[in-house]
Amino acid sequence: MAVFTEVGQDEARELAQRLGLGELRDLRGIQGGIENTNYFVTTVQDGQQAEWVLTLFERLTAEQLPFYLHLMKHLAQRGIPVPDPQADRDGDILHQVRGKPAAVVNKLAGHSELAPTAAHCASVGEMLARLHLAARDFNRSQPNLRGLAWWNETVPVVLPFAGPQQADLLRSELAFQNHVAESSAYAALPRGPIHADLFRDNVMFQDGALTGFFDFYFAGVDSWLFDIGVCLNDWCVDLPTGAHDPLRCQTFLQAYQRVRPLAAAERRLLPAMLRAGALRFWISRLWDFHLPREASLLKPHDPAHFERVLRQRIAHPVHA
Ligand SMILES: Nc1ncnc2c1ncn2[C@@H]1O[C@H](COP(=O)(O)OP(=O)(O)OP(=O)(O)O)[C@@H](O)[C@H]1O
Ligand SMILES: N[C@@H](CCO)C(=O)O
Repeated sequence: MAVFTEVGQDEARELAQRLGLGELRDLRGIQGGIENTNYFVTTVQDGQQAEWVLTLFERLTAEQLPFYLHLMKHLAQRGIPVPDPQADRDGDILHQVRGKPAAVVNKLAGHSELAPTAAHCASVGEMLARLHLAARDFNRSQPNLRGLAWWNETVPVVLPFAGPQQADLLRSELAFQNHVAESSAYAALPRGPIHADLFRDNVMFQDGALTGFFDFYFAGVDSWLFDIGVCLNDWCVDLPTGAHDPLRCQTFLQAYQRVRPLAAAERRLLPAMLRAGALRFWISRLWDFHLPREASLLKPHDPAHFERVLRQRIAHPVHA
């Protein structure tokens, strides 16, 4: 389970008071997730119960975190449904718990939709476009830390664990992505803060309506098209085979484009960015699988899934 660091009732009570959230009623470790320690926290203030999520950041540093937390605050202030980091009396939204950087955000209502229909994909597409536009005037910048530079650094680390066919594909796809990144079409892609990990398990729905995007801890400045590619590869595929689902994909793209039509360079590079999205998660899953963190009891995600998605994207390019 994803509680790497135990938090006691007393520490949670003190934090809730410091943030003006009221009296602690309940503290429960959350099983899901593979990156951070997460707890659901219930507080009561003036007879009103409220639900929060306490996150202790296990890998991210106090230097990297302000970008994510302030981005969430920026989006929340612009009406994008995302968790809003809670400030203490000094206005700080990055806290410390058990010696780790920590944040408290409001708990989103609903549940993840793990078998999405075209209607769910349309809601995500529309909200993603609204998020991209709302983040345009965000005044902080941090690169996508799981972008091309990280792929170049990490492929050599995972290659010794790959079979010969996997190693060939990792090398050739990395070369292809480095080549794409030097093209004029790539330079023309509109960019800004992106979520970069907007999978089915990072979106909440209630009664069919989207209630929020969360888990912004892989966000960074990168092309909007890469964000679209990451989403399409998860929301609009047949999971067992990794095959593209045309109906869900077209519905997603139409909904996105009702808010922000794609530029010519984006149409041109959609097939390449779908491949980029698949490569990124294949590498990170190989890395998590073969180089797991000590004492973690969690089950890593299956790397072979994104190898299949990548092979599908190469064999059957998807056009907008
Ligand atoms: N703001 C929130 N509102 C409601 N539920 C949340 C919220 N944040 C986290 N959760 C719950 O906690 C679980 C784990 O959170 P999350 O996915 O952020 O884990 P993680 O380890 O940080 O990241 P990853 O998804 O990268 O493994 C989610 O699946 C969700 O059920
Ligand atoms: N979405 C990632 C997990 C890290 O957030 C994956 O499925 O590999």
